[in-house]
Amino acid sequence: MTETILDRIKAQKLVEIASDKATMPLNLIEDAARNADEIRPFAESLRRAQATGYGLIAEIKKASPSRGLIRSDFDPAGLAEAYERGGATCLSVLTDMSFFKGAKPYLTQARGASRLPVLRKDFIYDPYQIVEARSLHADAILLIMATLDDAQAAELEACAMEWGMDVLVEVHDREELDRALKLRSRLIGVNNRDLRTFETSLDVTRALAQHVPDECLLVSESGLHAPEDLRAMAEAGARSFLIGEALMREENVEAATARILADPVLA
Ligand SMILES: O=P(O)(O)OC[C@@H](O)[C@@H](O)c1c[nH]c2ccccc12
Repeated sequence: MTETILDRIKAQKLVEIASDKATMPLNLIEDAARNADEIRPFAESLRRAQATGYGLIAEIKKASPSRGLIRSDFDPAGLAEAYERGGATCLSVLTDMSFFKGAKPYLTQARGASRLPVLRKDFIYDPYQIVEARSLHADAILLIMATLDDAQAAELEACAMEWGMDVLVEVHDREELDRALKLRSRLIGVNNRDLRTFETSLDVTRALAQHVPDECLLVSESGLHAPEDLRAMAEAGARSFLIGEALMREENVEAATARILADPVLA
């Protein structure tokens, strides 16, 4: 079987986790997590936003494997402030260094510059990374079903919930959705991008939204570039969106965020 990008990411991540454990043992990370800032309500903030409109998770992403460098003028704190002023509901911050040019301090910098709840956007395989996320003051973490079996996902979800964090469970097809719905989290992200091939299609949300139970909060992620895209996702049943590149490419991130949320197409 040909090695996919996900295989390469996993191999690299496991090396990084082993190194992190050696330099910062779990007991120290747990101490830091216990003393971290109070958790901000990530899922609840999205639910509140959806009651009167739409939830927007605005992503702080410098680069990606599929698009290369996205934003050179990259200041996580400034971007967080701009997203908040523009009306974003929550933030997502890439902490993966090797493939997305993210960094763990970016999350803490972004969180310290706004009042918004923050998701640690990374490839999570080990409970250590979850405790580490809390030590960085993260309010939520991402579990990507394409990278985890059911037992791993359940163990990681339990750890995140033990630390009080919300869990965004990410799926790309019906099989992954059915597995995600066996977990406790009711926060489901449909990634329009296939992380193995980078192929991106809004039809992924169109196909899966109908199978997401009403008690879940559905987030449509990736490939959302114009209000018409959001309108299409809203018509498919999503009332929360995760946008990265389209906003990261904007000179004025605040204005771009405000423009998307105020667009009559979404009315
Ligand atoms: O830049 P976009 O096309 O707006 O996509 C944002 C976000 O959905 C994407 O960065 C993402 C979704 N799930 C992920 C998992 C890992 C890394 C990145 C992601």
